[in-house]
Amino acid sequence: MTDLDLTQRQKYIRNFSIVAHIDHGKSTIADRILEMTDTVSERDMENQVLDDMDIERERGITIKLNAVELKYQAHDGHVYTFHLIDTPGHVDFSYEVSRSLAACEGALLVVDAAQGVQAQTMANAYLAVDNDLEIVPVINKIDLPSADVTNVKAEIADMIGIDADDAVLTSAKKGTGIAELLERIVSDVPAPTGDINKPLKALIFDSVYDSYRGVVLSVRIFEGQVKVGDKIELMSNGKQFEVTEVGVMSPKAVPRASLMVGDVGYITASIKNVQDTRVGDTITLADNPTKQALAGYRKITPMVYSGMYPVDNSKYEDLRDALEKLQLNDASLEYEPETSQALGFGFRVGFLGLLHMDVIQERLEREFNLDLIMTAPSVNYKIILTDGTIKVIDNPSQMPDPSEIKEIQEPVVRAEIMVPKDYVGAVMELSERKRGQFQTMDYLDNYHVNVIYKLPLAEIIYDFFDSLKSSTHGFASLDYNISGYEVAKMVKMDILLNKEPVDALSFIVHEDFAYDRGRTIVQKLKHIIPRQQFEVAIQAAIGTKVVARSTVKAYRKDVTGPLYGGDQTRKNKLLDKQKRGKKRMKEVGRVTVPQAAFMAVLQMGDDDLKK
Ligand SMILES: Nc1nc2c(ncn2[C@@H]2O[C@H](COP(=O)(O)OP(=O)(O)OP(=O)(O)O)[C@@H](O)[C@H]2O)c(=O)[nH]1
Repeated sequence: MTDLDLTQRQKYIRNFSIVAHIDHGKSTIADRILEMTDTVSERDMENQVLDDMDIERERGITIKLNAVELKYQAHDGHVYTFHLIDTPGHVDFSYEVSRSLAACEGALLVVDAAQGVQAQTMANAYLAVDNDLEIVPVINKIDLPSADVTNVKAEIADMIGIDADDAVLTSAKKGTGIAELLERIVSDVPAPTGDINKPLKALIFDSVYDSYRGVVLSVRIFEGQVKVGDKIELMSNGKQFEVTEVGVMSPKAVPRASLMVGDVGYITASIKNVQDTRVGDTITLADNPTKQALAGYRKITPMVYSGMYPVDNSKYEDLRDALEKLQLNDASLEYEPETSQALGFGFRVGFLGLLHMDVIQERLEREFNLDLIMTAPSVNYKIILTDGTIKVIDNPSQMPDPSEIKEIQEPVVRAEIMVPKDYVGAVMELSERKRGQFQTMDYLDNYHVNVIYKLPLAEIIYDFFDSLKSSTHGFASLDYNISGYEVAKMVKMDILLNKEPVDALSFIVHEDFAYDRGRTIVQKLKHIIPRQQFEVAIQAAIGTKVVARSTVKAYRKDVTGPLYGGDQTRKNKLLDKQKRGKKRMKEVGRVTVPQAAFMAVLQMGDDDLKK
């Protein structure tokens, strides 16, 4: 192709993402776009092609990124190539959202016509602005009786600061407005720029492991081109690989001779380890490298850690294999072996957040058929020792002796909580109670306020979100980012069963909450731990000081006891249920402890604390 042809080629490419608050209809809009561009025939159309994992589909959330190439014949007579890049819709994955936006020139900002602008609408809009994207506002679900388009337009203008007079109005459910949306993508999203004659510069915005081809990289080419046989280099770690295949997803993989500037597609290069291919990294050619990597790369680190143990100790190797397999597809998953006196051999696993943790746990249980005991999640703490060394711990059992500790620092987040103004008081009351420090408050319009607090991450992972929802009748939405570490008076709380500390039950808590949490957990455990042949004493202690105690009386409960008559089938059902429940019990010393006990510390809502 001549240079002129190439410029022409770029002129007809449109790279864009769809961003939205959770449930505002991003996936449904993506589906309609795919249908209208005949990328998938309706017959083949499984609901929501872009979310291709079962668990995602069940939970209706998008976890893995994906990109598809679509052809669209516009009203101007030209055929355009669209690359639709999917983004995850949850705060746990905000770095990945940002990297996939960096692969685009435009973003469709979808807002629910009934719910209006929410915290993640704003957070996503800001990410799009940070990446210099052209934003096309889309108001979806206009078919709902409670839709209020005029009001939502005003919210978009007032709260986000983009003109929404000509927002595209859609009902993705009914297919209304999608034709107009496609035209607006052509007219409003800029064509990619960049020079094909420059050395290769490509952004990795996703990577997945495929057992046949190795790691498949999703890339956006910003300069130059890449073809089979090229030797590529990953700029963050200098690793080199030979390209075995390039192509586009449409929506299945379609190999191409090369990928050129402006393209969004995939590269395989017999890469065995997804850890080498971090999202956000830049790819160049080994023998003709670009001088400067693309901006914005950072290694993502887990925020939340939990111990994972097989209920059946003989399944330890199976758990290791399963984690290894999952990690192939998920570079943000980290794990290392750990042992617990109570639970035996297991792993300390790092996650991006609680949702990520839930998803991994579910996949391990469902796809790998493992029964797991998980310990309560913990954040990591920086411990400054009296000799000046710094120790980072992600497990209460690593806490040094208090006499060696100079100070403890905990991760804090900048939380943006968006609420109708009537609920500002409730939000502040809750945030203060959770050790929050008020930062500022912005009126977004006459009705909505953005309240900004600095809050300890540890409090957020407990029950902050649930408490926020209940104290604002579901009207608040939350977005947060780690902002650093701050000194905090944390102590380690040990839980003892019959005088023996159970390492997997210990947790780190702020001094001010220690007594209340100690008392609450002891009460919870009393109800969770089943009666045994002998009495079980439960104690919560800080160091040698016992702060709460309780006892589970001896006596084994006969679950069939309360049943009248001789209905054997019903009896059997109950016994079966009890058997299944038992699978998740663990013998700790002589005491049988169910899984729920290890998570009890997480479920200490405010109501419990008031008791
Ligand atoms: N009434 C109505 N419902 C819609 C419309 N578009 C989507 N929905 C419904 O809204 C819910 C959420 O839609 P999704 O497309 O899964 O939303 P999403 O933004 O992709 O959600 P996440 O994947 O969780 O981020 C689903 O139950 C859809 O069927 C619409 O135009 N009208």
